[in-house]
Amino acid sequence: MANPVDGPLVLAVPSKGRLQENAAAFFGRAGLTLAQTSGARDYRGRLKGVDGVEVRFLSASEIAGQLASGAAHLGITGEDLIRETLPDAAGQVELLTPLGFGQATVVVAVPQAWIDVRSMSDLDEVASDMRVRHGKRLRIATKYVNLTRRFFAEHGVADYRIVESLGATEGAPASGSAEIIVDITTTGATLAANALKILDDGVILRSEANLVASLAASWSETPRRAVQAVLGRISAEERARTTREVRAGMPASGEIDLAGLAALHEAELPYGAPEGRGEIMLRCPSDAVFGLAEALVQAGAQAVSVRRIDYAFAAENPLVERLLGRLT
Ligand SMILES: Nc1ncnc2c1ncn2[C@@H]1O[C@H](COP(=O)(O)OP(=O)(O)OP(=O)(O)O)[C@@H](O)[C@H]1O
Ligand SMILES: O=P(O)(O)OC[C@H]1O[C@H](OP(=O)(O)OP(=O)(O)O)[C@H](O)[C@@H]1O
Ligand SMILES: [Mg+2]
Repeated sequence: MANPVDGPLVLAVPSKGRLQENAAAFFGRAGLTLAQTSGARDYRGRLKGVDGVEVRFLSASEIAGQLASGAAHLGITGEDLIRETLPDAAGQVELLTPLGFGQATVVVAVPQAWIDVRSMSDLDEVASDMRVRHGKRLRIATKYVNLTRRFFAEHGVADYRIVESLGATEGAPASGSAEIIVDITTTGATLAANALKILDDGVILRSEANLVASLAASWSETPRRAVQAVLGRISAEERARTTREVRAGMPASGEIDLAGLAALHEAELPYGAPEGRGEIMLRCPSDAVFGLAEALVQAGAQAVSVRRIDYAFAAENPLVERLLGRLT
């Protein structure tokens, strides 16, 4: 294949709404400062300190589309929008890592007044009944057309039709434009306010914002180099946030199986495994700190100190390896 024309890594970032602030903060923590290149309406930018990156500020739903088409290499958007927009998400993108924000659950919700309808099979009976008795199909208001079709097919419910709804979906049953809905919920407040309830087996997807890479994009030399810098900083921040460094002064004499002790406490020896005498440095998950410190004292440590770190860079980067592995 002819050598693809090289160009920048295109990074798509939410331009507005609830994901925008969290996404900017996420990159900021990783030392990746988003800078808009010109007027606020320009919706383009760059990453300070990382060459070869073009930032595009888009809506969360447009980001899913650009990752599917390959117009963007990397992006942040909700898993709900990825799975709704991409018929074969697994073959079109790599969900690199969930980001801990933008949580929302895609659910099937019916009127609370439907007291006997608690499950998808109950709903199937209502749907069949409506068709047989009234010659009408159950109407579902939703913006998640594909997610709805897949979920209802999995549950063998066919007697329905979809009424596309791009906002205020929860109001559809009360306004008579649909009987039930499929929509996202976070606190449940909007469902309750509209006298709707979630079916017991009506959770379609528990979604949160994800860092997503496109498999359809042209991963030529510059994007490959830039993505390693970007993912390197993201991993360094994540590793530092979730671990603590443990320093211990071991006695000059005595034998200690440091590697064995580290393994027992999910710890690693990032700066090498000295023979176990004098100062040693381990890194462990933040919730393993006390067990490790007590084990080191048991093994003869005179003093043990624990500290947080800002960034923990490493030669290997599982995110990069996973992505590059998908691209070959
Ligand atoms: N309570 C919520 N309501 C809506 N979106 C939520 C909620 N909680 C988290 N999200 C996430 O945010 C995404 C939508 O965010 P937002 O509405 O800011 O984007 P958007 O640009 O408006 O996208 P769209 O135009 O499709 O609504 C959702 O798809 C979901 O991933
Ligand atoms: O479970 P809750 O906490 O009540 O949140 C869920 C509601 O919030 C969102 O609406 P929003 O007002 O954000 O409009 P949008 O659909 O355009 O995002 C979403 O579409 C739901 O209607
Ligand atoms: Mg929205």
